[in-house]
Amino acid sequence: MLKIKDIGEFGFIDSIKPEETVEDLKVGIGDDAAIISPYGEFDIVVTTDMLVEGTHFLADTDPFAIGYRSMCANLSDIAAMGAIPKFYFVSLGINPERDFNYARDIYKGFNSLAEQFNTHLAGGDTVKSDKTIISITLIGYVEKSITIERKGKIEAKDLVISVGPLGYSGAGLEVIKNKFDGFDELVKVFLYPYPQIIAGRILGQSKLVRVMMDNSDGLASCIENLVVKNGFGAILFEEGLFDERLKAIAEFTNRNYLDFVFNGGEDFGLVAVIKKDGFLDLSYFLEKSLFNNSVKVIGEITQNKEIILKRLDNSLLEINKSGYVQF
Ligand SMILES: Nc1ncnc2c1ncn2[C@@H]1O[C@H](COP(=O)(O)OP(=O)(O)OP(=O)(O)O)[C@@H](O)[C@H]1O
Ligand SMILES: Cc1ncc(C[n+]2csc(CCOP(=O)(O)O)c2C)c(N)n1
Ligand SMILES: [Mg+2]
Repeated sequence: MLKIKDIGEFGFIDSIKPEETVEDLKVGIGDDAAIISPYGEFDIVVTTDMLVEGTHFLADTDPFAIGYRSMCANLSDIAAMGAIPKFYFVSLGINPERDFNYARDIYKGFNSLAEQFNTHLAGGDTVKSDKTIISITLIGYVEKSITIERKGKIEAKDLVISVGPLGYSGAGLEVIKNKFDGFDELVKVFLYPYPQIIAGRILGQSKLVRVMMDNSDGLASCIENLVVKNGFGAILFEEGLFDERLKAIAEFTNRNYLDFVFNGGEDFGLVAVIKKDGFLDLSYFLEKSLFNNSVKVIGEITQNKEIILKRLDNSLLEINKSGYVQF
């Protein structure tokens, strides 16, 4: 018997992907969100993400944070398309024995983040479930002239950039699980991540972005999708990835800090391959426009398909490309 885990998450998605193109579906399965292209000036961007107790959050996580990070997971996919979020639908699986305040606080969490981006609840579904399950569908708009995909033409010497933290969420989860003291910045990214909607809009309008995605599955998956699948390789600079706090948590938990960066995921930042010419001005504008969010050049595109990490001591290390593995 062939089990689902034998083909893996992405093998499964490939197996259900329709072959034929459909009218008005500009971008279908395979990207952060789908783009539906009706008449008029704007495309409609649709994304859906499900979060499950035990898989995405611990049973004792504050319900407000559960709602907040569920909303972020969805907003982040809209950000990756350079789009403006607008309406959301929530399907909730909930145990009827739960305190009413628990469910209410999940919705307060949704709304607290959604309202910062003018995004409104427009419907959903409720079912009985032992474990809490949250599925959000988020709909946004984007100008027809802005279509940012994972698949696209990139060139040697293009830059690989990252917006937002890298590896903090995975390390933050370790802080919570191991009850380490301090490291509030890491825990904050796990519980209350920030969706890069503003950066997505600026990058989208800049016309410098060749391909982009969010880093919900970690940097390795971004590099695989944006670089390798587009026929190139990259040299990544450890200088842009290194972080003392990650290193400390890695030491406490007997791991390499790069494991959080490459395979951690759920930081909900953006990773893009971008044209070199004009990037300096853009990065200045981005830094000025984004509150407390770092924009970093983390690598450069190369002709051969290898992914090489240039370590702090200038030695070179080949990176494998797994990303966060669900099953
Ligand atoms: N069960 C499914 N049925 C149909 N399409 C799916 C299914 N699961 C995923 N997809 C599609 O496959 C593509 C990749 O999905 P995936 O969940 O890996 O990306 P994502 O939502 O950007 O990442 P993340 O879930 O980590 O935020 C998307 O186009 C998504 O709509
Ligand atoms: C309790 C607990 N254990 C592990 C993790 C880490 N985690 C779960 S799914 C995922 C990738 C994105 O998933 P998806 O593709 O479904 O969006 C990551 C990094 C967590 N958040 N909570
Ligand atoms: Mg998904």
